[in-house]
Amino acid sequence: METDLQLESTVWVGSKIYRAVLTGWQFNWTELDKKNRDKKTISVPVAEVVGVEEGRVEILPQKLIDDTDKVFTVFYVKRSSTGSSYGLLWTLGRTQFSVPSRVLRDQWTKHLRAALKTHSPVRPNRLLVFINPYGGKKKGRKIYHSLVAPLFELAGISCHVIVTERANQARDHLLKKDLTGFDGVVCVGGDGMFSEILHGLIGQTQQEAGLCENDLTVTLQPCPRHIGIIPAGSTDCVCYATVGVIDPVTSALHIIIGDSQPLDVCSVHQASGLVRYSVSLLGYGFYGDVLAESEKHRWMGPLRYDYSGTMMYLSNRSYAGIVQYLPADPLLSSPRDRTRCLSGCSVCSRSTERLFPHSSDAGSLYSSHYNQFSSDLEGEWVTVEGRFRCVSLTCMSSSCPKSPLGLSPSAHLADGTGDLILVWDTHPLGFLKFLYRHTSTEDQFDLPFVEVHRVKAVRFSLPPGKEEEEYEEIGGLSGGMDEEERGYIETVSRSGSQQHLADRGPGREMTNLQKTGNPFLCGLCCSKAPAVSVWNCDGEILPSIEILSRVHGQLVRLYARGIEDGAAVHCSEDIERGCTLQI
Ligand SMILES: Nc1ncnc2c1ncn2[C@@H]1O[C@H](COP(=O)(O)OP(=O)(O)OP(=O)(O)O)[C@@H](O)[C@H]1O
Ligand SMILES: CCCCCCCCCCCCC/C=C/[C@@H](O)[C@H](CO)NC(C)=O
Ligand SMILES: [Ca+2]
Repeated sequence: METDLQLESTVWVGSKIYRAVLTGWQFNWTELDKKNRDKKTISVPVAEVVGVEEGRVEILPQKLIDDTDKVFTVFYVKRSSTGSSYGLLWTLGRTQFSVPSRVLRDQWTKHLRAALKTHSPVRPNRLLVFINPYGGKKKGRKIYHSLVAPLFELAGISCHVIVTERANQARDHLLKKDLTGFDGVVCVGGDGMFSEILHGLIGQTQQEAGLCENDLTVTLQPCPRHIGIIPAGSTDCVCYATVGVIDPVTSALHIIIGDSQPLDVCSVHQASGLVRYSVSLLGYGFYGDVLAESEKHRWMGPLRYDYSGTMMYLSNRSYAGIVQYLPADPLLSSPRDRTRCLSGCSVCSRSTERLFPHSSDAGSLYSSHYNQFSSDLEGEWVTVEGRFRCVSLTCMSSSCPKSPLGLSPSAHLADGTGDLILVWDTHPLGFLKFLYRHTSTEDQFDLPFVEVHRVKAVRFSLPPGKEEEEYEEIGGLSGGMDEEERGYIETVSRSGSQQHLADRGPGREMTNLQKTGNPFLCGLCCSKAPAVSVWNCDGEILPSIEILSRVHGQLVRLYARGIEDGAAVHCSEDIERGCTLQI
């Protein structure tokens, strides 16, 4: 039977007989018993078909084609559980169908390809790919060429690949080069590499729109190009929090089928203008100290965070500060409501309507949202002052393998708000309890010294008499910054300096860091704790301590769909149970 986008026929998979049906948006095949009765059905949404090829075709580990003229091969997304409660692994499913004639084979391939064009979301045709060869365990190139490139080729996506030779090359490329013709930008690397792409694309979009990123009050223009993340870094927090697993094949499949996940972004400003953007963690105190310490141990690879975390915990620091925040509407959601932002999240969908009221389709919102002065910074600011173990702001849950539910388990990816977590100074065991709860399902906010607030903006300043210029700047620590930026942020010390005695050996040249007398040189052996910490902004150290940050709702879009609820979606193991399945 054949209509425009519909087709039905008998097919064979191996020696078993099936009835295959294409109904436009769904492709399924049902095993038949000897009496032609239905046994079990396998069903694949057309939107999740990756490619259709004539003959018996294999893609991984390498492409093999046996052009049998009565066979066609369908590749599609297949899900399996990871064993953890959230996130599903996607693999490439492949089924070879035999039919009685070449004519029928050609009908199937033609109809499936036509259905793909009609019933699939917008898939990328051309991608710009940046590979950081030094990220994480330095496997970025291998991951891309062996696992990802064959899938892109199967899906007919053409790629321009750039293996970076220096930090910030990807960001600079995006800011300077014409991106016409590219549907999206893919980064193969970690959170630092993602951050480069984020800065490049946001900056490029504002340049084109004629908007000033330094102006805190401007409503920034959402980026029209999607970002794809192939995880190959140390933490891969953005990938984990938006896909639910760290797996290059899963991420490549989300890119291929053109999934779209909007993401909130915080802009961070100092008096003179924009400092950086953040999506996962803007953290002062413990997380700033851990990052600063870890930069000294880059040679340890991803383990440097564990080592530095232990060192900074043992050094038992707290910092004075004034935190001001602008609460988000408490009627919309709460960071303590024990919900999770999952794929198809209703809080985020309602936020799209609120954030872009003139657009029925978030994909075509770009012109309506242009160059408007924002009301986001209006409202009643709340002020708190005291000593904190850490002050953290995150636009999303920031879940990662170390903390599977994240810094703020009920935060939303795209609701236009961030969660501000204040951990007041407390005894070491209390703080350990707080940290430990990040690794379990116990509520880390249910502690007397912890507060969490859903916010639209946050300001941080030092108490009077401890103004920022009295303290050292941390220029030498900023791993990802180039010479120009370093020159900009290094300032001359006006206060007395503290130096790590052990690092002053004869014949050892003093580093930039040592010359500045940075307090982080002194981890444990010096008795006086530093008076100020630094800000960890998605893995980069900020040059300023006094900052103002605001959340820009849904400023970028990723090739992702949020975390799929493992309990709600059938996995491929269920096939054996003989029921109708969506794979
Ligand atoms: N070719 C290169 N040489 C040196 N640094 C690079 C290069 N390409 C990118 N970078 C920088 O490397 C930094 C870390 O990269 P990436 O995020 O991929 O790996 P990572 O191991 O997860 O690091 P981190 O955990 O610090 O983010 C990024 O900030 C990026 O700017
Ligand atoms: C006693 C056990 C202590 C375990 C403490 C676990 C706490 C883990 C919380 C991790 C949150 C990570 C948030 C993401 C930050 C990224 O932006 C950044 C860049 O990759 N990563 C880091 C480590 O700064
Ligand atoms: Ca958010």
